[in-house]
Amino acid sequence: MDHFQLKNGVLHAEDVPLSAIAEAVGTPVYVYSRATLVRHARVFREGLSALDQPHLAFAVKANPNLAVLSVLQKEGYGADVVSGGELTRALAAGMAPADVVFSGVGKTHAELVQGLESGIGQFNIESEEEGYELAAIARRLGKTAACALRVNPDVDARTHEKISTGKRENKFGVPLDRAGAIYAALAAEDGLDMRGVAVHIGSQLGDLEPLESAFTKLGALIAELRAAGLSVTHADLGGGLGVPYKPGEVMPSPADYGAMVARVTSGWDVRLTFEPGRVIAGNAGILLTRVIRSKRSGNGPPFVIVDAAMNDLARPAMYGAWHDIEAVAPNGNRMTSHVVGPICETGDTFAMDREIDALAAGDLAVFRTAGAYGATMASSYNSRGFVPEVLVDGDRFAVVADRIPADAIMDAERVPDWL
Ligand SMILES: Cc1ncc(COP(=O)(O)O)c(C=O)c1O
Ligand SMILES: N[C@@H](CCCC[NH3+])C(=O)O
Repeated sequence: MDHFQLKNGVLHAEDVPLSAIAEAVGTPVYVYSRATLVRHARVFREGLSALDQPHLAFAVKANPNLAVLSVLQKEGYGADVVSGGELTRALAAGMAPADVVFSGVGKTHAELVQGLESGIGQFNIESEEEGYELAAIARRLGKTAACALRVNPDVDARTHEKISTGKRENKFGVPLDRAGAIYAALAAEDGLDMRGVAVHIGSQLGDLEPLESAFTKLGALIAELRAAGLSVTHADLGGGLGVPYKPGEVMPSPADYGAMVARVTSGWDVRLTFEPGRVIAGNAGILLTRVIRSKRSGNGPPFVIVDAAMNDLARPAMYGAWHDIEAVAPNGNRMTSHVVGPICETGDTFAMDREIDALAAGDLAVFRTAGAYGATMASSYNSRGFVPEVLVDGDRFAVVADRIPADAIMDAERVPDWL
């Protein structure tokens, strides 16, 4: 069920009219639905119900807002983090250190120390070099680091090239054909508890077949490691499940995904970890914006200039991504428009030649499916501030991240007195 729906002609988030949020908080503003986050968290878990005690680790990168993490923590989710900052957030949101997995191809020395000192559940090691560095730190601190080795299965995830992570030429993981030797070498290191393997082939996957192929390769690796006398008790299958961005777009359901996982991993005898991000948060959020004005240039459709821009929602400029655009108070008319932000780049374009609800200066509109990789990818380009975030729960809402105005960002800058 969609918790962003028209009621009495006005688009609501749950029971709150988006116009009331715009009035109270201003625009642009990200708006999340708690009910949707909870529903997605449960649907994903139910999809895996055939598995024994799966470990669910929300990919914090998708939406690191503390209130969002707190909703998921209450649903029993841990966290997949890729930086010290994300680790700090996961713990601040109440996630148990043991439920945190630390992924990432370039964990710094300080981040490895932070992970060890926090007592996180698992490091996903992405190179032999990282493994030796972690082992040395663990020995120095008198700790043991539980680790999985992330492998690169050389599978084409059939998604956007910039978010594809499982091809041989991508920077992630260790090559499958070297994984056995690296695992054995790291298992011999004091300070490391090599307990499993991990794989993540990319994001916004619309097809289960590449995932199945990667998991099948991982299963073969587990058998190879065990045959060599090595212990494997855990496997991390990453995230990546795609979500619909356009009406009518069909994506594999968590149930389909879970059935495939159950079939492929049958007999593995490991505890499985999952790192869903987008599938939980993507359709739980929108970016609410107001039309500044429309202009015409030439004979083409009008440019509808909104107050949100590529610095607030980077996905269209970065990946050519589609976000549905709807009026908050549609008047029934439709028009073909270009929808753009105010930034001084042609790339600051949300839609070209798209038929959308008719929008005039002052009207409110939303970009859908902005709950994942939205606010978190914002920048202050063009000296624009950071957009606030609001969480809705039934008929109430709270600002869960303040707007950071451009002058507050400027306050962190200094002109040296020798200038
Ligand atoms: C290691 C890892 N785990 C999990 C995710 C989450 O992916 P998604 O949001 O597609 O579920 C990502 C991002 O692609 C990732 O790099
Ligand atoms: N930022 C990407 C997803 C990256 C996934 C990172 N592991 C997007 O918006 O689609």
